[in-house]
Amino acid sequence: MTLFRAEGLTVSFSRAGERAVLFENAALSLEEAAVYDLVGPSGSGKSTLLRACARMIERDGGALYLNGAPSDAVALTKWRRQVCLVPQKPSLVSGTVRDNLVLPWTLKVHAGERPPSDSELANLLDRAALGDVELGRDVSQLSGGQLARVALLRAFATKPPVLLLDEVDAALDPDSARAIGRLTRLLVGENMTCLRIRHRAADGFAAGTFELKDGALSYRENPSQAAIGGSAPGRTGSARQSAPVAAGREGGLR
Ligand SMILES: Nc1ncnc2c1ncn2[C@@H]1O[C@H](COP(=O)(O)OP(=O)(O)OP(=O)(O)O)[C@@H](O)[C@H]1O
Repeated sequence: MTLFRAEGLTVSFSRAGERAVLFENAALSLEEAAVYDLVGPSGSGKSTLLRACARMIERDGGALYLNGAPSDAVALTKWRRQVCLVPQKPSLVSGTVRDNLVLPWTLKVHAGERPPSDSELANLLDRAALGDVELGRDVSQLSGGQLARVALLRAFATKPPVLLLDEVDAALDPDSARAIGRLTRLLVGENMTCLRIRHRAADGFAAGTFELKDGALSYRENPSQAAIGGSAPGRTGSARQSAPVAAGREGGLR
């Protein structure tokens, strides 16, 4: 089932008094229970594409759909909560691991909702191979790889249908980066999909790869996915997928 769709997405910026089109007519479709990579040269617009999907910037044109419903029908705050963008640098607050994991529930957008219990949080940490990290531990005592996993878990705990990861493994050593990939694949189950920007070699956890280059977005299915050591609740094995669409007109920044 398609969870997220973008059609005819076009973004331009004003440069030296003129409009410069970064990408034009981009289309993508993300299936439930699948992880996708977004690659492309530096400056091609990958982060901007994620921000446009999360409605964090204005787009010149194009339509976004979540579960078939157009974005116009969804309030901005609700959309951003459902199409959740995790930036490269984990924006963790000072305090404990628990403080950080429940941070979203201190925000207005989650007002009235019950935050996850300690046992639910401990279970999440376990699944991220952070079982030895106590909820009461100060985040200043965590390694970069552990911080990145806590940031990812925090986003995952809010159960967004669409998770957009902007190079969350960029600053990590290869082992930690692989742990992030494995965790992402493990967590993205039913009613969820994930698009992640990566500059590293493919890690085998993605069902397909979008490439943004010269203003156009293309897509290729990946040959096979790496096995993960565990299963997400409700997941029935490998990602179900139909070929997502990707389209874009030729022509880069102009
Ligand atoms: N608000 C803005 N106003 C003008 N130009 C912008 C704005 N935001 C991004 N850009 C430009 O758009 C281009 C694409 O930026 P973006 O960060 O999306 O690229 P990227 O593919 O994610 O790059 P990288 O791989 O290096 O992170 C850059 O040239 C950037 O300077």
